[in-house]
Amino acid sequence: MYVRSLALAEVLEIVPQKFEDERGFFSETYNEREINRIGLTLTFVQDNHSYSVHKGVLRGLHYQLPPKAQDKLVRVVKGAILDVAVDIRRSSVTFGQWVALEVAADRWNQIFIPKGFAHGFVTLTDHTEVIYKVSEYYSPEHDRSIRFDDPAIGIAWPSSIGELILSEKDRQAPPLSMATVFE
Ligand SMILES: Cc1cn([C@H]2C[C@H](O)[C@@H](COP(=O)(O)OP(=O)(O)O[C@H]3O[C@H](C)C(=O)[C@H](O)[C@H]3O)O2)c(=O)[nH]c1=O
Repeated sequence: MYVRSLALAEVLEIVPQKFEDERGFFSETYNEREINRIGLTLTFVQDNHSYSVHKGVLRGLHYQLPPKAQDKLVRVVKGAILDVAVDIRRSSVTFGQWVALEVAADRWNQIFIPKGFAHGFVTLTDHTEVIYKVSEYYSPEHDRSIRFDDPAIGIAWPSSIGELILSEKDRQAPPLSMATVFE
């Protein structure tokens, strides 16, 4: 398993080993012992699967507040996304900063996003399927959003995407300055 920190060091790219032969491939896409070996102590309790019909579907920026804050381990089994994490820990020296990673089926890579970060992605292909583990159950009462295009964050979403497809919830999300964040 290959692991590297991204520009915000708590956010990791993880690439599991893939064993290919004439039949196809086998890969351990999650192994708790391997995750513990890189210093992460996590208990994932829920798997999520989101399917987006078209390129340009943007989901985010989302997070859950404590005590239901979620660590996320995200991978793509069909197509590709540009995945984004934003540091929303007020006490952090990188508060309000963002990092992005292309996560794609043909890269077999994953992104780990710890509690304290808002998460979002935009699909780069039609019929994109995203699978991700979360370390806390879904809690609508603790679910929060931040505007994907908040100029105070300044995420460089790819301009080549064309028209974006968002949920009404995401269209109405507040800017970071109005959001309840982590201390
Ligand atoms: C997240 C979630 C949603 N739902 C229900 C609630 C809604 O009726 C429906 C769609 O939810 P939503 O529009 O919030 O789905 P996304 O926009 O894909 O939200 C996700 O997108 C970003 C990228 C994330 O990181 C989060 O995991 C999550 O917020 O599924 C559940 O039943 N359980 C869940 O864990």
